[in-house]
Amino acid sequence: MEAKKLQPISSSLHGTISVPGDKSISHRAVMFGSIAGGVTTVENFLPGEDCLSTIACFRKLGVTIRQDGTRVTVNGAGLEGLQEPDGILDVGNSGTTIRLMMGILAGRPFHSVLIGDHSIGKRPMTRVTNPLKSMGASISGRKGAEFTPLSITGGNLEGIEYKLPVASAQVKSAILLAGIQAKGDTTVVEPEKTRDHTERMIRMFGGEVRTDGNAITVHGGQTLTGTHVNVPGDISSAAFFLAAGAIVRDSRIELKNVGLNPTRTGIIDVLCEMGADLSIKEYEESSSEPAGDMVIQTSDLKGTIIEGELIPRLIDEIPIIALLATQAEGKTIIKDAAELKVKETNRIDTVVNELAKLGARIEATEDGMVIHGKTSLHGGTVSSHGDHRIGMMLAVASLITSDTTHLENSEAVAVSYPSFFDHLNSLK
Ligand SMILES: O=C(O)C1=C[C@@H](OP(=O)(O)O)[C@@H](O)[C@H](O)C1
Ligand SMILES: C=C(OP(=O)(O)O)C(=O)O
Repeated sequence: MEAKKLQPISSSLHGTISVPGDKSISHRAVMFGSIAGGVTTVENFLPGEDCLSTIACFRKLGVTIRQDGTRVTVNGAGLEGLQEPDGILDVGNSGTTIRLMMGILAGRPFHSVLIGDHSIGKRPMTRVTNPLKSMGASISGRKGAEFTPLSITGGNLEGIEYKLPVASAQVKSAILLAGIQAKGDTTVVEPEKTRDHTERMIRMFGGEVRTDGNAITVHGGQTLTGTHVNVPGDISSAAFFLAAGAIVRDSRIELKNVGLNPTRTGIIDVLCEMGADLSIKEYEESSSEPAGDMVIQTSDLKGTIIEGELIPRLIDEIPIIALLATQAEGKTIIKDAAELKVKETNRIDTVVNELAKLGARIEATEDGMVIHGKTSLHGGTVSSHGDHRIGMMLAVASLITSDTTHLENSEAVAVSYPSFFDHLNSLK
């Protein structure tokens, strides 16, 4: 595909956006709906490529799922009703799909094979396959089940107590999904708190989960019941417009119905720390996931340090935070973020290399990056490298470059935000 030609903005950004449904919650709504008994209805589902991969995989496991844009109806099969697929389960570009599905399949007494795209083929899987094997699942794959294709036969699991070596909601969720099918209790201990959508969803579907500090426990043999899930907007998608509003001069952008789960709001903390003009009105809590409206207006920004427990609360927002930092006075340091190396791309390298092509003063470190601001960016030819979040970050960058930017592989944005360019153009 030809590179997308992006012109710098001549004025300011104004308008209102309802960002699409949260990707993490949309995946889980389909998965929990599939393994629950009865019907689950999902409203404001994200029809992005990743979540469509989840639907396709569960259909192959024998679940009847109707999807009509943002409305999804799942006729739950119950855990016992899932069937051995007669073809390969293809997760596309989605790490969440493959890792959480492994947890579900670990408890099912049949054989499945999972593959994904080129990027998935490079992402580490022993972080999931090792604990699932120790619970009793039989799993093999390339390089000792580190890489796809993965093959799994599950059943007869024993509960475990497992200390996560990395702060990963996907690994935690996979173990909890296996745990609800195992004999006895399963406890996962996190080094730092990660997004808790799985825990909230177990409760929403009538299951039980106990949390004690960073330890999360489920008991085996649980049955779940279908429910209605109203998916809030994705704060990770909103982040691109929060950044655009903050750095494009004289702008004001309103964002409606954005998810405000505290395990996801690190971006808000960072924007406030950097001096952004951001106001938030949280809705009176009506569902299990908090949400609200936001208004961002342009302001002067200053550099900051991002590290420690903050990292899992904004892990997917680091590419756009790096762009914000190029427009902030002084130095921004991002550390403790080595996990970025194993996302859709090595996000330390892709962020640093692509932003440097536009004139940013940015250096990679072992576990993050250092950005020196404030820098005027120029145009150039850049690439998403097939990574949706890099593509959207570069599109936002192109608004403030001095001349034209050509963005290669711009179509990658459809993984999490198919209407991204329409929404961006509606603000100009
Ligand atoms: O559980 C989830 O829905 C996700 C967890 C995070 O990954 P890790 O668990 O690998 O940190 C995040 O980067 C990903 O976009 C979605
Ligand atoms: C890392 C991401 O997703 P996943 O791990 O599901 O591919 C992301 O959306 O930025």
